[in-house]
Amino acid sequence: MAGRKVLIVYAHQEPKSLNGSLKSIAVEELSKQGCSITVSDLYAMQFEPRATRNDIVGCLHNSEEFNYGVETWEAYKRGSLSSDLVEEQKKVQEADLLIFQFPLYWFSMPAIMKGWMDRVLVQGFAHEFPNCYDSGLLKDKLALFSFTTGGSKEMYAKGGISGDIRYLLWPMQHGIMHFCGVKVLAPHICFAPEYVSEEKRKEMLIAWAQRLKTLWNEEPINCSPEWYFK
Ligand SMILES: Cc1cc2nc3c(=O)[nH]c(=O)nc-3n(C[C@H](O)[C@H](O)[C@H](O)COP(=O)(O)OP(=O)(O)OC[C@H]3O[C@@H](n4cnc5c(N)ncnc54)[C@H](O)[C@@H]3O)c2cc1C
Ligand SMILES: [Zn+2]
Repeated sequence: MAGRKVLIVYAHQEPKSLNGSLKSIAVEELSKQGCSITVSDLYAMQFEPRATRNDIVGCLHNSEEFNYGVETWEAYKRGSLSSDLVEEQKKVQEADLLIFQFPLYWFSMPAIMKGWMDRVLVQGFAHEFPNCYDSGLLKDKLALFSFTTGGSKEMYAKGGISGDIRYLLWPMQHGIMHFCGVKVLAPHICFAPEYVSEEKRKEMLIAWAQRLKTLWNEEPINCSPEWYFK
């Protein structure tokens, strides 16, 4: 929808990958709609995934015993988080929709993207007890997990060897996004792009472009245990 702001957090090393193509399609399609798009290309940015003392500029709140959660919370309040974090938080703050684009790594997101979650979604900025889940601090935003797999759709079916793909989404969609108050749109999953024909891959890309055309009409999922485990 024209005027909406979208942040794409993208984790793939290779622009020619299917993830690269999916990211480009999102940029193209959403731009056509008049949205403004920002891409955080994590590998290209050499995004630091480690949660360390370097994330706090200057003095620590307690220099006797380091506590990352407390120190980043305090640093957020006094405006002394490191500049790369402040930059990402600004992008999140401005966005109406966050799209996470990545290949599935060990039933989860690649470490560089997990590091983005660990470092950017600081207490005080994204959540602050009791402001979590439906009252999380990012509650006016939407998120969409768009990812590719090595395993096939059959493997990720409920009775399949890998189990229902929704089980893997519980930590990412519920544990991270919902915790921060973000409403979650249905995930977009391209199964096993390496093992299907060129034609099938083209179809996957067309399906993504098609979905994006009516994305703003979509209702968020009911992000509760039933959606994942029933
Ligand atoms: C450390 C690690 C852990 C992993 N863990 C898991 C796991 O737990 N579960 C699991 O299921 N998988 C796992 N995988 C596999 C991984 O998820 C897949 O390899 C990945 O999702 C494939 O996506 P890609 O974008 O890298 O594919 P690519 O190999 O980049 O893309 C597939 C093909 O699409 C082609 N392509 C790109 N753009 C287009 C286009 N526009 N039109 C047509 N074709 C195009 C590419 O050229 C390529 O030939 C893991 C992989 C690694 C490295
Ligand atoms: Zn939830």
